[in-house]
Amino acid sequence: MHPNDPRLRSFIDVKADCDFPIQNLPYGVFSTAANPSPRVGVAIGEFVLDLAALQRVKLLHLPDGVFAQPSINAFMTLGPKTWTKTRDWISVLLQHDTPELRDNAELRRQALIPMREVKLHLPLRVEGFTDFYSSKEHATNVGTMFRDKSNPLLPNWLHIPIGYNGRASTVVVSGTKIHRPRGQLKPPSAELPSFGPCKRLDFELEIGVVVGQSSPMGSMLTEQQAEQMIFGFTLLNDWSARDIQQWEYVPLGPFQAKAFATSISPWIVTREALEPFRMHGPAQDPTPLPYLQQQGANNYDMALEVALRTPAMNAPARISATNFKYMYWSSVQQLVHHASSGCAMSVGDLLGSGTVSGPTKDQLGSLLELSWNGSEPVQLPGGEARGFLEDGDSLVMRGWCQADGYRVGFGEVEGTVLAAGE
Ligand SMILES: O=C(O)/C=C/C(=O)CC(=O)CC(=O)O
Ligand SMILES: [Ca+2]
Ligand SMILES: [Mg+2]
Repeated sequence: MHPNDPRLRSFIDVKADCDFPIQNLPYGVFSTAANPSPRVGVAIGEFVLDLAALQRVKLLHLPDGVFAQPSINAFMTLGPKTWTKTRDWISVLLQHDTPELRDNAELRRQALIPMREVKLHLPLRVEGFTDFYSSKEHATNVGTMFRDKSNPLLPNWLHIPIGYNGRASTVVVSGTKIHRPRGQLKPPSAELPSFGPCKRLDFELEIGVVVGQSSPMGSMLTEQQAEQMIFGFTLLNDWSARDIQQWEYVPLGPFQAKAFATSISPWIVTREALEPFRMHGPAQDPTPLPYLQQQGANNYDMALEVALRTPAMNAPARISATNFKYMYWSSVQQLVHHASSGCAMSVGDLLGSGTVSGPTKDQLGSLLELSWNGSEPVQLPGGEARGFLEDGDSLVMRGWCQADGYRVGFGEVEGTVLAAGE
């Protein structure tokens, strides 16, 4: 059976609302108290399957040590045919009627580790981070607030997947605490700028694309080549300092406002696992230039949620629920455009989709939009409200594709805000 077949069952119990059924098999990097060396694993139900351990006993036929590494980069370098083959092997090993692992208690003890016993690390070595701006709703909302409400979308937006080169150095894994950034601030009322802690700290709900193959400098990509280079997807929070941004961004775009932290989920869901959830995105009018035209259904039906917990709350409360399907420019178009000047792409490049906002008020992917630049604070259970994030606030994003009876999900990306200099 194909690893995406809905009929597949594992000998490991997986609840219907768990993100990690046998049809998913996302990659991550983990360590344990008993073995503190970070290594590559896949999530299955409430367990992590240690791929380095499986390779040691020759159950995976790949170059030695490819999973005994603190990142998935070496594995990604092997290319899409190997990704497919490896996913097939892992799927077969975990199926309910495959005895090798199921009936080998010693191997199960070594290779199947309860999720609560592992520490999850940044899953890839991020070579470059680029952030796009591909939700028409988001671009329209920010244009309305920051520029001209009668003409919010800038004239290039419908022709180019707009982006900026971000910082790979500050991409961190879920659970990493986020220092409130400091920077130059100049509220409209002030005559001169001052330097200090950001007062308008925000999140941005995004999907990250993990590039798993390189492309040479000076070459362009076709739609098919770009697609084959995509290894997988991750949840991504592009933390943003709105006050720093508003003062610094003209004319070169965000710089320090988005350089201090970007959080991603510990699990990379493969492009292959998302195949069943592909769909066409919104119609593109005007028709893009020929190099950006796409035939494929390159969007995904993927539910996304954001929850916020202040220090006074016991549990996070949902503040937004949207879907990745609304994105105007697809990840494939973003990658084609990225290479179009002759820019070389590298194994381990991370591309942020851009903030995912949908058409209605409860589908917005940033507090800037949800609170309309702080003017309509978001009400929280217990009577608190937030225009922007305060110290001690914790932000949680989740995402999954729903199938009949199971879901293919990402787990979560969480980050808690520390006071500046803390
Ligand atoms: O419209 C603007 O001036 C700024 C927009 C952003 O802050 C968004 C950005 O980082 C790209 C995105 O996430 O869509
Ligand atoms: Ca962003
Ligand atoms: Mg960022």
